[in-house]
Amino acid sequence: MNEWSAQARRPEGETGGGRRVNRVLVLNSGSSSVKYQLLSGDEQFAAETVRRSASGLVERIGEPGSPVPDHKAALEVVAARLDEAGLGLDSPELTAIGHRVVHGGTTFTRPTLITDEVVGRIEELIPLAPLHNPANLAGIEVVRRLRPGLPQVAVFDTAFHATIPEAAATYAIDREVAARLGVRRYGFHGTSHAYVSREAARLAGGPEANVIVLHLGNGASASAVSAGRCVETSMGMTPLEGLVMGTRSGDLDPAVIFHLGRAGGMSTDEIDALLNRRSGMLGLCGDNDMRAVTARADAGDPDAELALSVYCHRLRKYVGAYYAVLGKVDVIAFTGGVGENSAPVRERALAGLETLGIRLDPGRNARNERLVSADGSAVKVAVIRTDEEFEIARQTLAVVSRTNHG
Ligand SMILES: Nc1ncnc2c1ncn2[C@@H]1O[C@H](COP(=O)(O)OP(=O)(O)O)[C@@H](O)[C@H]1O
Ligand SMILES: CC(=O)OP(=O)(O)O
Ligand SMILES: [Mg+2]
Repeated sequence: MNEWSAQARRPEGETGGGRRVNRVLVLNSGSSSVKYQLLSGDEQFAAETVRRSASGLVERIGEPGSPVPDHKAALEVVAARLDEAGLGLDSPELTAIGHRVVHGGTTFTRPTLITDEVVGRIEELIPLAPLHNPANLAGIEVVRRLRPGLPQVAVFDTAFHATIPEAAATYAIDREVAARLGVRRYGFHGTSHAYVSREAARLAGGPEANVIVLHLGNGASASAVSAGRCVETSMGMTPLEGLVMGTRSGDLDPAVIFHLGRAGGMSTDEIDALLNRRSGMLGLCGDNDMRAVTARADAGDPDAELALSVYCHRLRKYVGAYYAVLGKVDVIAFTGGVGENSAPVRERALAGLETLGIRLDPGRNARNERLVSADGSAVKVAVIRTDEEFEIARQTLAVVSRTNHG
């Protein structure tokens, strides 16, 4: 991912028909990494014609021994790399920057042009996403300094889930406390769930399709989507709830936290670090890379086998729950590094669901084909590569075009 594509240095002016090329730089700042991609296309940004000129990744931000101390430094590395390729932030051909912003709270339910006021609101949401929102803000500030006046758009992870009904978004706790502190379910990975559910609906059911999306990367989340609207998702107030993840526990009895404090003498910050950084697959078996976990389980390692069975059991439980939420399911879509590549995870997660009309074709599944369900399976099962960068660029351009023409 660090390499420039062959197109990196090729100058681009106009498309064939003499129409203007739109060029959008996407910045996806995570808690310890920054991914970037430069995409260009026509006014519609049609998926078939979009070109990716440069992409890369700066990792291990702030880790001991890393040459990149913080997000500001990481973004300066990104800016320098783009300059070197002749695609710098000062390029007049750059139309806009699209930022992934993790937490939009209840304030932001659509992609939003960034202004001073918007920056202030994203700052106010830091307590709900202390690892993510400051990283996203650092990206916005660096661009403002290097290229003042260039339109910047925030695309929120939470936005796609804003349609979730109150019954699914509300935690059953004291309503006054919840309202005062913003305690409710927001959901994350929304850009991926939006893109993948749309692609899945094209494979089965059309625009009215009922879709279950399983986004399985380092972080992992499920969503239930009906006719393009999200109706339920597994992450909650923060990205800790729900599925078992690389280093996060997902669901647990909240009383475990009191017990860790009272009987284990752990502080709130220590419990936070345990559940977010040293749990999930890492906590269960010492490895958070699914390739390593499945290889060890195949070789008979009991810790890896238990980790894999906990991971797949949780997935199956969510598939069943979302089946009930939707009433009828047209397609289940697997995405993210694990969902796109791990045939054993898909197989184990869906095993035993034949009576619900969910049947895999073992050969297609082993080959990671786009459609991995058996012929005649009532519910289709798809493997869809997520494309958050494309989706962020598309939404960014739509906001900028609206602003210019409206
Ligand atoms: N061939 C593969 N088989 C199983 N797991 C894989 C494979 N390739 C990647 N993965 C897993 O995908 C996960 C990372 O997913 P990704 O979507 O890239 O993460 P992120 O959340 O950082 O974007 C890792 O656990 C990795 O082991
Ligand atoms: C919000 C979230 O969990 O993101 P990631 O999977 O990138 O950590
Ligand atoms: Mg990801």
